[in-house]
Amino acid sequence: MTTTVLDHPLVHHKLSLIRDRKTPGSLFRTLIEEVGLLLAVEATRTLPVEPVVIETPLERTESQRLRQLDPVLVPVLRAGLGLLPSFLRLLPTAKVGHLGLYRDHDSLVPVPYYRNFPPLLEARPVFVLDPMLATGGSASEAVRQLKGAGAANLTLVAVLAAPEGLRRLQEDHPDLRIIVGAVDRQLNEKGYILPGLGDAGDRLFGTA
Ligand SMILES: O=P(O)(O)OC[C@H]1O[C@H](OP(=O)(O)OP(=O)(O)O)[C@H](O)[C@@H]1O
Ligand SMILES: O=c1cc[nH]c(=O)[nH]1
Ligand SMILES: [Mg+2]
Repeated sequence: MTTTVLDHPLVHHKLSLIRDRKTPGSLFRTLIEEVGLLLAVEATRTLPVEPVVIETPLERTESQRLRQLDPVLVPVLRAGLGLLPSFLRLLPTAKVGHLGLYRDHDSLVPVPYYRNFPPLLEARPVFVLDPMLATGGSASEAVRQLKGAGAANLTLVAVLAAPEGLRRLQEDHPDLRIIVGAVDRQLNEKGYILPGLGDAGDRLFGTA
């Protein structure tokens, strides 16, 4: 498993605002989208390109363009929706799959409740979007379902990860590529990331 942690002044700055309990929901959403853009730049670094000959206003030249087929973006509902606009901004022709999972409050086991994946998963790079990687149960289940549907080239994108979640994914999916904004200290007894940012879904959608 390869894990890339974005170590960038803009990520540190924006995370300091995202983590702040006083940051209102509207700004929280904007900041998640901004960190999402920085994550998207790193996550798309390995997309395959092909040569193309074009004519500038001055001369013919060889350039590069993304090779077809378009990638697939899979936000894990709900909180993964917070990263979707950033990825669609940079990959406007991407296909979008949806996967609904919620973490049972007591067992912390992910409960699936919705799934809709686009076709040809086996031929496309697939980006799983979820701001929070805590125990790793939800990400592991998302990757398991996508592999079962044929996906072979999978990248998980998260804003914050706990060491416990990274270890779980290393065991369950050693072939997974992971891009994260930061790795925090640990989980608390309720499975929340410390120092963390609280409940990402609730802060994005005003449900707490
Ligand atoms: O690594 P884990 O221990 O599985 O925890 C992480 C999951 O928890 C959150 O979702 P939540 O269950 O709160 O659902 P929500 O996005 O609808 O709020 C988060 O968005 C992840 O999907
Ligand atoms: O800290 C956490 C852990 C899981 N889900 C969240 O939204 N936050
Ligand atoms: Mg939540």
